[in-house]
Amino acid sequence: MSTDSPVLVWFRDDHRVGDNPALSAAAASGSRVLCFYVFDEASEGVRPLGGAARWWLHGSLEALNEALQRLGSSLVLFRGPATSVVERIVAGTGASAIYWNRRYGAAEIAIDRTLKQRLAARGIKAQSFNGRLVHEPWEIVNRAGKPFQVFTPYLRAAFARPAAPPLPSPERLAGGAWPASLLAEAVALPDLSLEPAFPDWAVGLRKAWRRGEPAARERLARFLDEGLKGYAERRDRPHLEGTSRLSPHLRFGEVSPRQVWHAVLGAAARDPSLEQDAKKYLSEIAWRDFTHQLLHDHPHLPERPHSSRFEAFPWIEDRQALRAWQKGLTGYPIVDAGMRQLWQTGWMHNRVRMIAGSFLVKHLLADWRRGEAWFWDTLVDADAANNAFSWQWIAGSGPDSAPFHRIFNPVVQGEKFDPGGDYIRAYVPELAGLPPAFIHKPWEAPPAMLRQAGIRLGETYPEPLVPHGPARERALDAFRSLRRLDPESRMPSASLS
Ligand SMILES: Cc1cc2nc3c(=O)[nH]c(=O)nc-3n(C[C@H](O)[C@H](O)[C@H](O)COP(=O)(O)OP(=O)(O)OC[C@H]3O[C@@H](n4cnc5c(N)ncnc54)[C@H](O)[C@@H]3O)c2cc1C
Repeated sequence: MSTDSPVLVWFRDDHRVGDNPALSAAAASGSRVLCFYVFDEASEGVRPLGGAARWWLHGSLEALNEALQRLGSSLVLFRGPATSVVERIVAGTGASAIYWNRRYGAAEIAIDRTLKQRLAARGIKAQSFNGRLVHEPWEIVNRAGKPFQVFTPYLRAAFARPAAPPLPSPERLAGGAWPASLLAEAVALPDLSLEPAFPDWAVGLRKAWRRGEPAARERLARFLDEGLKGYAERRDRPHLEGTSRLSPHLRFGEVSPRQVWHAVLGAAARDPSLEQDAKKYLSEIAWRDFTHQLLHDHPHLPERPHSSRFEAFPWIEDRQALRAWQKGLTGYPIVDAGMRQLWQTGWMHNRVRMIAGSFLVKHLLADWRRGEAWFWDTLVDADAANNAFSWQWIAGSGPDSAPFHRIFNPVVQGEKFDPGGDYIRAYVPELAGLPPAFIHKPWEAPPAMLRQAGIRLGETYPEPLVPHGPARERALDAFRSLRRLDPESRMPSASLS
């Protein structure tokens, strides 16, 4: 092997130059560093990205290329099944080593394992790192050395374990030319068609977000300055910017969870009054690690109920009701506001994700996989671990889930978390004229008030798709039917709500 062989960095969901262990290792090798990305919709088991995530990916790759160019390298894009594409790149460049950061889905692990074996057989070093989590799935275990299935003890163990400090960005990369034969195979970013053209449904997404590492850094800095104080209380208020909105940046690795972790710890060290808010925020980052651990240990999580008795759940297939939910036309203002926020911006507030998700699964008795698939397609932060875990949590079928009988009343939830109705006014403007006392239940408003607000129920805004009380009873009956099939399952007392 020639001594001036380059080393390769394969970027995958780690679109940053700061705290990127694979990139840092390549830079430290002293060799020329060639960086690439493979858009892979062809490998077996790899789930194609949804529309909103594809849109994000475009901007994310563009920003990564700019950052690498500033350091003296660049990002070359390829398309196809990763194993064969990467093997061709290694052979074509004559690289002596390849570095990447690890992924935790079964299909991705299988690709990486195959590649490592094949490259090792040819004497090429393939080295992987943790660039995606604070702690990897096998690092947080109970006293018996087994992974936790429940979050509370997991969190205790995670807080007790130091988080590695983030790495600085390399100051310079010795770039180099790619062989012409490989450049002929490379694709230009627009050729991946990640952004919509006709119709251009991304107008609202473009208004709401800036993609890429510099934007992620700015958002984190702003959150530390303006959002961390009061986070524990404000995080449940959907009309406030009370959360960090870092989720798509974390999803695409434009900021690392270790950078976030240490930045938050630092802020709390400088200002001890932030301690409780920082602890709450870090516990959310730990949730993300926990869901990745669960996906790693239970790879079927996005496809099958974790609790097998839910395989027999009598879900109802009602396409019209599903469509009404997707479009934000259920007649329940808090659900509709959330679904419209999602459609317009590619993001929905966590509290409202829980309310809208519960409504789909329990009020409409739709299979949680319908909701998971819609979120996968429409969220800019769509993430295999967080999304699947959260939907199974709502359905009651996942590990450490909410019990099925906990059925949110969408009116009570709306009144509790959006008492002034500001969130509804922002996303369901046809109800804007209603006062707080009725904005979450327009069907109870006196006719004169509705008239004055310009609302004709059933015309300008829908009547509730299903009434809450009977829908709740129907959901509990469906759950009881599972119990009859499986007498082992415990049904909680009917007085719970
Ligand atoms: C039905 C449903 C589907 C969801 N799908 C996704 C998804 O596809 N991708 C995704 O990133 N999150 C998902 N979540 C979790 C959560 O809603 C989002 O992470 C959060 O709203 C992102 O906003 P933020 O960055 O402002 O959060 P913050 O409150 O600022 O939290 C900081 C970070 O912690 C992590 N986090 C926060 N809450 C959770 C949680 N409950 N579970 C796991 N990690 C969490 C996220 O990475 C988030 O960016 C889902 C939740 C529900 C109820």
